[in-house]
Amino acid sequence: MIKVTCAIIVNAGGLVLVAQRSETMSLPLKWEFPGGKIEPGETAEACLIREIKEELHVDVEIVSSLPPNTHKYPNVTIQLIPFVCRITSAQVLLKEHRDFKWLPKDELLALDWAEADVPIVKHYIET
Ligand SMILES: Nc1nc2c([nH]c(=O)n2[C@H]2C[C@H](O)[C@@H](COP(=O)(O)OP(=O)(O)OP(=O)(O)O)O2)c(=O)[nH]1
Repeated sequence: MIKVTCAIIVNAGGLVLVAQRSETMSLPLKWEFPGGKIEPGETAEACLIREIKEELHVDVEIVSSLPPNTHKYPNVTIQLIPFVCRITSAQVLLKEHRDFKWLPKDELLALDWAEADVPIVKHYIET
């Protein structure tokens, strides 16, 4: 099983950053919370900070964690570990993703999510 962290980044206005995977990534064009695979010897928190810097060129501060979701894709099983974060630098610069949006909570579920994210989105909306 592959452990993957992801960030539910919330701005000062309460909007949530969502990112669309590119055509060349696995799960092409699906929406997700940015993040990535935990490297050997790395904590989930350190992985998250590193991945967000690599993918979006921004710094985040972890606010809280949500329950992980384990999901079986046909070729791989992942454990997706979500953290709610605050953004501490201004400008998002996409390094890997095709697109991103800041959305209010009540518009999140309408996106075409990576399957592993759906329970996490639902849980976040309820909190
Ligand atoms: N970062 C991230 N990955 C997710 C989410 N939901 C979800 O199913 N995934 C999957 C996609 C990938 O299989 C894996 C994360 O790997 P990654 O973000 O490092 O992506 P990657 O392009 O390196 O993955 P891969 O093509 O090498 O399989 O978890 C999510 O919300 N955020």
